Amino acid sequence: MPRAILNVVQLRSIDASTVESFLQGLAKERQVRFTAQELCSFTNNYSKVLGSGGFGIVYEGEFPDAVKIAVKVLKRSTLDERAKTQFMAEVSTIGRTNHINLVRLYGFCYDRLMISLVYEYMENGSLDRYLFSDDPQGIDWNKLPQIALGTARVGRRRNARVGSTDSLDWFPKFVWDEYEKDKLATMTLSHGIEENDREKVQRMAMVALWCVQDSPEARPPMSSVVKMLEGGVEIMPPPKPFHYLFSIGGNVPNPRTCNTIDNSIGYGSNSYKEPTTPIMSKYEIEIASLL
Ligand SMILES: Nc1ncnc2c1ncn2[C@@H]1O[C@H](COP(=O)(O)OP(=O)(O)OP(=O)(O)O)[C@@H](O)[C@H]1O
Repeated sequence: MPRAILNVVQLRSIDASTVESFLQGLAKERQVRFTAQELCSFTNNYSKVLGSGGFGIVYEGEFPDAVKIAVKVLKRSTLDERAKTQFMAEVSTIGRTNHINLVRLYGFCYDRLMISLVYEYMENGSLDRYLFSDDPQGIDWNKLPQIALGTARVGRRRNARVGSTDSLDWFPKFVWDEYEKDKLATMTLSHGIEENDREKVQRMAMVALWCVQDSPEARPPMSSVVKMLEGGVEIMPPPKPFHYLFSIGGNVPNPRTCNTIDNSIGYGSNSYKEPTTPIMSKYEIEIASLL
Protein backbone atom coordinates (compact mmCIF):
# COMPACT_ATOMS: atom_id res chain seq x y z
CA MET A 1 0.00 0.00 0.00
CA PRO A 2 1.43 3.47 -0.88
CA ARG A 3 2.65 5.36 2.14
CA ALA A 4 0.14 8.25 1.73
CA ILE A 5 -2.84 5.90 1.74
CA LEU A 6 -1.42 4.01 4.69
CA ASN A 7 -1.17 7.31 6.60
CA VAL A 8 -4.80 8.13 5.83
CA VAL A 9 -5.90 4.73 7.08
CA GLN A 10 -3.84 5.13 10.24
CA LEU A 11 -5.21 8.61 10.83
CA ARG A 12 -8.77 7.38 10.34
CA SER A 13 -8.21 4.73 12.96
CA ILE A 14 -7.63 7.44 15.57
CA ASP A 15 -11.09 8.39 16.75
CA ALA A 16 -12.33 11.85 17.64
CA SER A 17 -12.31 11.19 21.36
CA THR A 18 -8.58 10.34 21.24
CA VAL A 19 -7.86 13.65 19.55
CA GLU A 20 -10.10 15.44 22.00
CA SER A 21 -8.34 13.96 25.02
CA PHE A 22 -4.96 14.69 23.41
CA LEU A 23 -5.96 18.35 23.00
CA GLN A 24 -7.31 18.51 26.52
CA GLY A 25 -4.03 17.09 27.73
CA LEU A 26 -2.15 19.78 25.89
CA ALA A 27 -4.37 22.49 27.33
CA LYS A 28 -3.80 21.07 30.80
CA GLU A 29 -0.09 21.01 30.23
CA ARG A 30 -0.14 24.69 29.62
CA GLN A 31 -2.07 25.52 32.77
CA VAL A 32 0.28 27.30 35.08
CA ARG A 33 -2.09 29.03 37.46
CA PHE A 34 -4.01 26.89 39.88
CA THR A 35 -6.69 27.70 42.43
CA ALA A 36 -6.41 26.86 46.13
CA GLN A 37 -9.23 24.33 45.62
CA GLU A 38 -7.35 22.59 42.83
CA LEU A 39 -4.20 22.31 44.92
CA CYS A 40 -6.21 21.01 47.85
CA SER A 41 -7.52 18.28 45.60
CA PHE A 42 -4.12 17.52 43.99
CA THR A 43 -2.53 17.09 47.41
CA ASN A 44 -5.43 15.11 48.85
CA ASN A 45 -6.04 17.89 51.33
CA TYR A 46 -2.32 18.31 52.06
CA SER A 47 -2.14 14.86 53.56
CA LYS A 48 1.54 14.11 52.94
CA VAL A 49 4.35 16.44 53.97
CA LEU A 50 7.60 16.05 52.03
CA GLY A 51 9.59 18.50 54.08
CA SER A 52 9.85 22.14 55.00
CA GLY A 53 12.19 24.99 54.25
CA GLY A 54 12.62 28.63 55.08
CA PHE A 55 9.58 29.68 53.09
CA GLY A 56 7.04 27.03 53.87
CA ILE A 57 5.95 23.42 53.87
CA VAL A 58 6.22 21.15 50.83
CA TYR A 59 3.46 18.60 50.18
CA GLU A 60 3.26 15.64 47.88
CA GLY A 61 0.56 15.74 45.25
CA GLU A 62 -0.59 14.45 41.93
CA PHE A 63 -2.13 16.04 38.86
CA PRO A 64 -5.33 14.39 37.58
CA ASP A 65 -3.22 12.64 34.92
CA ALA A 66 -1.20 10.96 37.73
CA VAL A 67 1.95 13.09 37.27
CA LYS A 68 3.45 13.49 40.73
CA ILE A 69 4.09 17.00 42.04
CA ALA A 70 5.50 18.81 45.05
CA VAL A 71 3.50 21.79 46.26
CA LYS A 72 5.33 24.39 48.31
CA VAL A 73 2.88 26.46 50.33
CA LEU A 74 4.51 29.73 51.27
CA LYS A 75 4.02 30.68 54.90
CA ARG A 76 1.76 33.66 55.44
CA SER A 77 4.03 34.91 58.20
CA THR A 78 7.00 34.98 55.83
CA LEU A 79 5.17 36.71 53.04
CA ASP A 80 7.31 39.75 53.41
CA GLU A 81 9.06 41.49 50.57
CA ARG A 82 11.75 38.81 50.48
CA ALA A 83 9.27 35.95 50.06
CA LYS A 84 7.25 37.85 47.49
CA THR A 85 10.40 38.60 45.55
CA GLN A 86 11.40 34.94 45.68
CA PHE A 87 7.91 33.98 44.53
CA MET A 88 8.08 36.35 41.56
CA ALA A 89 11.59 35.22 40.71
CA GLU A 90 10.50 31.58 40.68
CA VAL A 91 7.36 32.25 38.70
CA SER A 92 9.28 34.30 36.14
CA THR A 93 11.19 31.14 35.18
CA ILE A 94 8.07 29.20 34.12
CA GLY A 95 8.40 28.12 30.53
CA ARG A 96 11.90 29.52 30.26
CA THR A 97 13.77 26.75 31.98
CA ASN A 98 14.02 23.20 30.87
CA HIS A 99 17.19 21.65 32.08
CA ILE A 100 18.12 18.26 33.35
CA ASN A 101 19.69 19.82 36.45
CA LEU A 102 16.77 22.03 37.37
CA VAL A 103 13.57 21.04 39.08
CA ARG A 104 10.78 22.08 36.79
CA LEU A 105 8.27 24.60 38.05
CA TYR A 106 4.89 23.58 36.67
CA GLY A 107 2.88 26.43 38.05
CA PHE A 108 1.66 28.42 40.99
CA CYS A 109 -1.31 29.52 43.03
CA TYR A 110 -1.69 33.12 43.99
CA ASP A 111 -4.97 34.00 45.57
CA ARG A 112 -6.56 35.38 48.69
CA LEU A 113 -6.20 32.08 50.50
CA MET A 114 -2.69 31.04 49.65
CA ILE A 115 0.47 31.47 47.67
CA SER A 116 2.07 28.25 46.45
CA LEU A 117 4.52 26.91 43.93
CA VAL A 118 3.95 23.65 42.10
CA TYR A 119 7.10 21.70 41.22
CA GLU A 120 8.05 18.54 39.45
CA TYR A 121 8.27 15.78 42.06
CA MET A 122 11.80 14.61 42.84
CA GLU A 123 11.74 10.95 43.65
CA ASN A 124 15.01 11.13 45.63
CA GLY A 125 14.28 14.30 47.59
CA SER A 126 16.61 17.23 47.76
CA LEU A 127 20.34 17.39 47.16
CA ASP A 128 21.15 18.69 50.65
CA ARG A 129 20.00 15.38 52.08
CA TYR A 130 22.96 13.79 50.28
CA LEU A 131 25.41 16.65 50.67
CA PHE A 132 25.05 16.83 54.43
CA SER A 133 24.61 13.17 55.09
CA ASP A 134 27.29 11.19 56.88
CA ASP A 135 26.26 8.15 54.93
CA PRO A 136 29.37 6.68 53.32
CA GLN A 137 27.10 5.49 50.50
CA GLY A 138 26.35 9.15 49.81
CA ILE A 139 27.99 11.29 47.20
CA ASP A 140 31.64 10.60 46.49
CA TRP A 141 34.33 12.96 45.30
CA ASN A 142 33.77 11.97 41.71
CA LYS A 143 30.10 12.81 41.81
CA LEU A 144 30.49 16.06 43.73
CA PRO A 145 32.44 17.95 41.03
CA GLN A 146 29.87 16.76 38.49
CA ILE A 147 27.10 18.20 40.66
CA ALA A 148 28.97 21.47 41.09
CA LEU A 149 29.54 21.64 37.36
CA GLY A 150 25.94 20.79 36.55
CA THR A 151 24.76 23.48 38.96
CA ALA A 152 27.13 26.06 37.52
CA ARG A 153 26.02 25.20 34.00
CA VAL A 154 22.40 26.14 34.64
CA GLY A 155 23.27 29.59 35.88
CA ARG A 156 24.63 32.55 34.06
CA ARG A 157 25.00 35.02 36.83
CA ARG A 158 27.32 35.31 39.76
CA ASN A 159 26.65 33.98 43.20
CA ALA A 160 25.01 37.21 44.22
CA ARG A 161 23.08 36.96 47.46
CA VAL A 162 24.60 40.22 48.59
CA GLY A 163 24.69 40.63 52.34
CA SER A 164 23.30 37.16 52.97
CA THR A 165 25.26 35.35 55.60
CA ASP A 166 22.95 32.39 56.14
CA SER A 167 24.95 30.11 53.88
CA LEU A 168 28.42 31.12 55.01
CA ASP A 169 28.40 28.81 58.01
CA TRP A 170 32.03 29.69 58.56
CA PHE A 171 33.31 26.63 56.81
CA PRO A 172 34.26 28.88 53.88
CA LYS A 173 36.26 31.04 56.28
CA PHE A 174 38.00 27.97 57.58
CA VAL A 175 38.79 26.95 54.00
CA TRP A 176 40.16 30.44 53.32
CA ASP A 177 42.34 30.28 56.43
CA GLU A 178 43.76 26.97 55.27
CA TYR A 179 44.24 28.23 51.75
CA GLU A 180 46.01 31.36 52.98
CA LYS A 181 48.39 29.23 55.02
CA ASP A 182 48.93 27.13 51.91
CA LYS A 183 47.43 24.23 53.77
CA LEU A 184 44.59 23.17 51.52
CA ALA A 185 46.36 19.90 50.85
CA THR A 186 46.74 19.24 54.59
CA MET A 187 43.08 20.09 55.08
CA THR A 188 41.97 17.55 52.50
CA LEU A 189 44.23 15.00 54.16
CA SER A 190 42.79 15.63 57.61
CA HIS A 191 39.28 15.27 56.21
CA GLY A 192 40.09 11.81 54.98
CA ILE A 193 39.97 12.69 51.31
CA GLU A 194 41.86 10.16 49.30
CA GLU A 195 44.99 10.96 47.37
CA ASN A 196 43.44 10.71 43.91
CA ASP A 197 40.55 13.04 44.87
CA ARG A 198 42.68 15.79 46.41
CA GLU A 199 43.38 17.75 43.27
CA LYS A 200 39.65 17.83 42.46
CA VAL A 201 38.80 18.98 45.96
CA GLN A 202 41.39 21.74 45.94
CA ARG A 203 40.13 22.95 42.58
CA MET A 204 36.57 23.08 43.89
CA ALA A 205 37.72 24.94 47.02
CA MET A 206 39.48 27.57 44.90
CA VAL A 207 36.40 28.03 42.70
CA ALA A 208 34.24 28.29 45.81
CA LEU A 209 36.52 31.01 47.24
CA TRP A 210 36.04 32.99 44.04
CA CYS A 211 32.27 32.55 44.28
CA VAL A 212 31.98 33.87 47.85
CA GLN A 213 33.83 37.13 47.34
CA ASP A 214 32.31 39.99 49.33
CA SER A 215 31.72 42.04 46.26
CA PRO A 216 29.38 40.46 43.71
CA GLU A 217 31.37 42.23 41.03
CA ALA A 218 34.48 40.34 42.06
CA ARG A 219 32.77 36.98 41.59
CA PRO A 220 33.16 35.21 38.28
CA PRO A 221 30.15 34.66 36.04
CA MET A 222 28.88 31.10 35.86
CA SER A 223 30.34 30.59 32.39
CA SER A 224 33.77 31.04 33.95
CA VAL A 225 32.89 28.89 36.94
CA VAL A 226 32.02 26.13 34.49
CA LYS A 227 35.39 26.48 32.75
CA MET A 228 37.25 26.46 36.04
CA LEU A 229 35.40 23.39 37.29
CA GLU A 230 35.95 21.61 34.01
CA GLY A 231 39.64 22.10 34.55
CA GLY A 232 40.31 23.66 31.17
CA VAL A 233 41.72 26.89 32.59
CA GLU A 234 44.17 27.82 35.27
CA ILE A 235 42.46 29.13 38.39
CA MET A 236 44.05 32.35 39.52
CA PRO A 237 44.57 32.77 43.27
CA PRO A 238 41.32 34.13 44.70
CA PRO A 239 41.45 37.42 46.61
CA LYS A 240 40.64 37.34 50.29
CA PRO A 241 36.88 37.00 50.77
CA PHE A 242 34.90 38.01 53.89
CA HIS A 243 36.82 41.21 54.46
CA TYR A 244 34.11 42.37 56.82
CA LEU A 245 34.93 39.44 59.07
CA PHE A 246 38.61 40.14 59.24
CA SER A 247 38.58 43.86 59.88
CA ILE A 248 35.55 45.85 60.86
CA GLY A 249 35.49 48.86 58.63
CA GLY A 250 38.18 47.32 56.47
CA ASN A 251 38.15 48.00 52.82
CA VAL A 252 36.24 45.68 50.55
CA PRO A 253 38.49 44.79 47.67
CA ASN A 254 37.91 46.77 44.57
CA PRO A 255 36.88 44.23 41.97
CA ARG A 256 38.63 46.15 39.25
CA THR A 257 41.93 45.97 41.07
CA CYS A 258 41.48 42.40 42.25
CA ASN A 259 43.55 39.71 40.72
CA THR A 260 42.34 39.71 37.15
CA ILE A 261 40.89 36.30 36.70
CA ASP A 262 39.14 37.83 33.66
CA ASN A 263 42.24 37.67 31.53
CA SER A 264 43.23 34.21 32.51
CA ILE A 265 39.95 32.61 31.68
CA GLY A 266 38.85 34.81 28.87
CA TYR A 267 35.77 36.74 29.91
CA GLY A 268 35.65 40.46 29.61
CA SER A 269 33.84 43.26 31.32
CA ASN A 270 31.22 43.22 28.54
CA SER A 271 29.58 40.15 29.98
CA TYR A 272 28.63 42.15 33.08
CA LYS A 273 26.43 44.52 31.12
CA GLU A 274 23.89 42.46 29.34
CA PRO A 275 20.60 44.29 28.98
CA THR A 276 17.82 42.68 31.01
CA THR A 277 14.75 43.74 32.93
CA PRO A 278 15.35 44.45 36.64
CA ILE A 279 13.75 41.20 37.79
CA MET A 280 15.70 39.24 35.25
CA SER A 281 18.94 40.98 36.06
CA LYS A 282 18.57 39.85 39.62
CA TYR A 283 17.24 36.37 39.19
CA GLU A 284 17.41 35.11 35.70
CA ILE A 285 18.23 31.48 35.34
CA GLU A 286 19.15 30.56 31.85
CA ILE A 287 19.89 27.42 30.01
CA ALA A 288 23.60 27.87 29.72
CA SER A 289 24.10 24.56 28.04
CA LEU A 290 22.36 21.26 27.73
CA LEU A 291 24.37 18.34 28.87
N1 LIG B 1 10.31 19.00 44.07
C1 LIG B 1 10.41 18.27 45.16
N2 LIG B 1 10.25 16.93 45.13
C2 LIG B 1 10.35 16.18 46.26
N3 LIG B 1 10.63 16.70 47.47
C3 LIG B 1 10.80 18.02 47.57
C4 LIG B 1 10.70 18.88 46.43
N4 LIG B 1 10.92 20.16 46.82
C5 LIG B 1 11.14 20.10 48.14
N5 LIG B 1 11.06 18.83 48.60
C6 LIG B 1 11.26 18.38 49.99
O1 LIG B 1 10.88 19.43 50.87
C7 LIG B 1 11.99 19.86 51.64
C8 LIG B 1 11.95 21.37 51.81
O2 LIG B 1 12.11 21.98 50.54
P1 LIG B 1 12.31 23.54 50.41
O3 LIG B 1 12.55 23.86 48.99
O4 LIG B 1 11.18 24.28 51.08
O5 LIG B 1 13.55 23.74 51.36
P2 LIG B 1 14.91 24.42 51.16
O6 LIG B 1 15.66 23.67 50.14
O7 LIG B 1 15.48 24.54 52.53
O8 LIG B 1 14.55 25.79 50.52
P3 LIG B 1 14.34 27.26 51.04
O9 LIG B 1 15.54 27.97 50.59
O10 LIG B 1 13.09 27.65 50.33
O11 LIG B 1 14.17 27.26 52.53
C9 LIG B 1 13.21 19.37 50.89
O12 LIG B 1 14.28 19.15 51.76
C10 LIG B 1 12.71 18.08 50.26
O13 LIG B 1 12.80 17.02 51.18
